[in-house]
Amino acid sequence: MKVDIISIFPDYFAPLELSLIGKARTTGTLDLTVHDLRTWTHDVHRTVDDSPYGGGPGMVMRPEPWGQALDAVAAAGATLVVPSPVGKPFAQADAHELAGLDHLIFACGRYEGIDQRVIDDAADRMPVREVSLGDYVLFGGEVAVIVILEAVTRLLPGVLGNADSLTEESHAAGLLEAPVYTKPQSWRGREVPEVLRSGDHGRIARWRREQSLLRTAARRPDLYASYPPEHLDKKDRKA
Ligand SMILES: COC(=O)c1ccnc(N)c1
Repeated sequence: MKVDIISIFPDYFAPLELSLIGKARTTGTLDLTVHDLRTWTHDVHRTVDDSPYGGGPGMVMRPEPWGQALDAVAAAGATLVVPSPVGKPFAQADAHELAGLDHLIFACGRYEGIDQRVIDDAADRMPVREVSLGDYVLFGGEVAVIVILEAVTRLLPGVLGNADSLTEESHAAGLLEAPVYTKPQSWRGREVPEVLRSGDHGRIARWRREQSLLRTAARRPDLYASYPPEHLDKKDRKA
């Protein structure tokens, strides 16, 4: 997968040299390039923002640098992803969709946002996805890009050592995963549930599923309500 990130703070992405994303870049699974938006400014102050038409607080990112940056970076088959508070809520299903694409371009907005014409102009040439991580506002899109890139990259073939991790984890099947335990068996007077030490894999699987359903019903009734009823055993159904 080819990924281009355009930002006025390219150094924000130093963490993407680390851990499994760093390894994915080394192995060539992820071809990541970070671009400084100011590359496409031509004034002595390398200006990227200006005051908003219609008045109001703060500054808006100018269209010209963005237009030239996207002209330079976009290729056929690219999808533009713009993290934004006004975007569509990002969920695991979106991570899977993005993981299936060949080329992602991330535009990191700052200030009060990017001039709307940049989005509209790009949408004439490529798919554009404005994506929100939740109902809150950040200083800029950079940290959201790191979050989205983690969620996407870990789904790419070969990135996670054990692909089985992807099937049992939270949200993989629309539920929260069961609690996990490791050694020691007893810790500060707290024991690992006996079932997990039983060696009875069928019983362990049933226990984990029950815990997953209980946890989902308690913490995410929205997910539980939309969980396909045919996947629930009779005893799992709410009264
Ligand atoms: C500037 O970007 C944001 O503030 C942002 C991006 C993605 N999700 C959000 N909830 C906010």
